[in-house]
Amino acid sequence: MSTQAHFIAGQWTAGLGHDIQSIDPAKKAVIWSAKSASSEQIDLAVKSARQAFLGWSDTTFEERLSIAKRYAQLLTDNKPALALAIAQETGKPLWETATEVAAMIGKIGISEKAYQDRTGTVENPMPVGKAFIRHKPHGVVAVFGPYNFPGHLPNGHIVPALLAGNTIVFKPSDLTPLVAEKMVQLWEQAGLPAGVLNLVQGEVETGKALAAHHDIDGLFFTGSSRTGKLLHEQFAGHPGKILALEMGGNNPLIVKDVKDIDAAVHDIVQSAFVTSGQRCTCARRLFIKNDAQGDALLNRLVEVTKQIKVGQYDDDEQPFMGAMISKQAASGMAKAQAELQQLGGVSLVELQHMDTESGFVSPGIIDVTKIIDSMPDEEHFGPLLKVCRYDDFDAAIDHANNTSFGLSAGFLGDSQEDYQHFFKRIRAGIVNWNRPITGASSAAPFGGIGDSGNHRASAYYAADYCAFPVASVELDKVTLPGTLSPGLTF
Ligand SMILES: NC(=O)C1=CN([C@@H]2O[C@H](COP(=O)(O)OP(=O)(O)OC[C@H]3O[C@@H](n4cnc5c(N)ncnc54)[C@H](O)[C@@H]3O)[C@@H](O)[C@H]2O)C=CC1
Ligand SMILES: O=C(O)CCC(=O)N[C@@H](CCC(=O)O)C(=O)O
Repeated sequence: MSTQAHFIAGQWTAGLGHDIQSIDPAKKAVIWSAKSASSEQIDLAVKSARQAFLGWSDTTFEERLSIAKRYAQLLTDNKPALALAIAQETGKPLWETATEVAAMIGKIGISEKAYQDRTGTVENPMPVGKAFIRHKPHGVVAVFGPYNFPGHLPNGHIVPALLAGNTIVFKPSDLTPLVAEKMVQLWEQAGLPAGVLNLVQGEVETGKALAAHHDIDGLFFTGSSRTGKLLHEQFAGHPGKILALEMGGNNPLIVKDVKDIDAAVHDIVQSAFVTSGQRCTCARRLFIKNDAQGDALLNRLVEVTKQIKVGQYDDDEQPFMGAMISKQAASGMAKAQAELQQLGGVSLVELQHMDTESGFVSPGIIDVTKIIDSMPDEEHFGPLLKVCRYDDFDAAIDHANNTSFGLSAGFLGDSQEDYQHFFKRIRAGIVNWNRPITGASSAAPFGGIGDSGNHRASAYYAADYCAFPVASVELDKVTLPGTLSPGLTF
């Protein structure tokens, strides 16, 4: 249990807002409770970040990096405890939360390289003097995190933002305050100066108050398109503030002419059901050719899906899927399935809310071929895969593109020509061939088009939105030019 839930100006402090708590969706137990930050505390957090900014941005990159490296070492030392906290708060199995912590550790080295590569200093000789390209931090930035990767995804904004010299006010998802608290404790132990990273906990109103604060220079957001769009509207008229939006998707996967059906089914399952379907990159719509091979593939997919093990995060024999984030999220998926059935979708494997007081759901597959033109273009953030049978490859690609989102997309098929055609036509920020569409690398840019993002890709390209470029022409003493402009006499 936590009462000192907020970290402001280097001090852990109790909230002055209302009661908030975090519930383990698998064991149905309250694992964290506190009071949210009041608007005065949010203001104090921004002020403390502002006060710390000059000192922090004056440090050298190497000084900032050495703190980040100590943090990476502390993540390594605390890996089992942090992996357990993520599992308790999200329901994700321990095998998966261990990979989340590993991704957090890997982020430091990758962000170091990305900082140098994308925002380092470039020096060019000129006939007189030298030209430089350098980068400066924005100032005070707010970081908003989602619940599905409560460590890795906010970490993916925080690490590059700190390395670039920004100071931060971090507002995690209200569903995962415990993980946020543990992360910030590790930064504190790593020796981050007071005020450089502040933590304010709370629900939507905390987010709204922080986003609306006049003295933030930017906001780095990972979460739903609905919230991202609200933030985008809120930032309208503030061209000077940097807004990076990493949002959801309605991601398509097309299968055509594969020899190894099991391998294709594996990539589909990994794309649709990992993390109980709670990844922004998860496949939501699967297009399968309307032929005998397509029938065989779909039958096998149904068979394998029915055998997917769903279970407790700490089961000795680890499940593939744990609980969803909350019982509300789980019942929301059952409701989404019922709505699709109502529209004419036919369940091939029915998603079940296994215990209505918990977040446990089994994976579902629904045939939406008959309603493909009329079903809503929505991200159903859970393990429900919509299948559409197609006769014509180009028509399948058109359907795949028929979404306002554009995050990830994949093609499973043995023909390189087909893949090249797919690649040319498909509109998404992540396009894979014969690989799952989840599990994107931190060493590549990560972002989407349309309602999936605002062209400020994260991961390797996060360095770009953490600093602004400064172009300089420099000469070490004032010198009269050799050739004067016409009409000037000296
Ligand atoms: N593109 C990407 O990199 C990723 C996107 N996501 C997306 O995130 C979503 C799931 O995460 P959630 O936590 O449900 O997202 P969410 O949008 O509900 O919440 C994200 C953050 O915004 C805050 N927030 C919510 N409403 C707000 C408002 N009106 N004003 C200010 N702040 C507000 C929340 O408290 C939280 O900290 C999915 O849509 C998923 O696709 C998740 C992971 C990666
Ligand atoms: O942000 C990074 O470092 C790389 C992107 C990443 O880790 N993507 C993961 C999780 C994204 C999500 O929450 O849905 C993935 O593609 O599986």
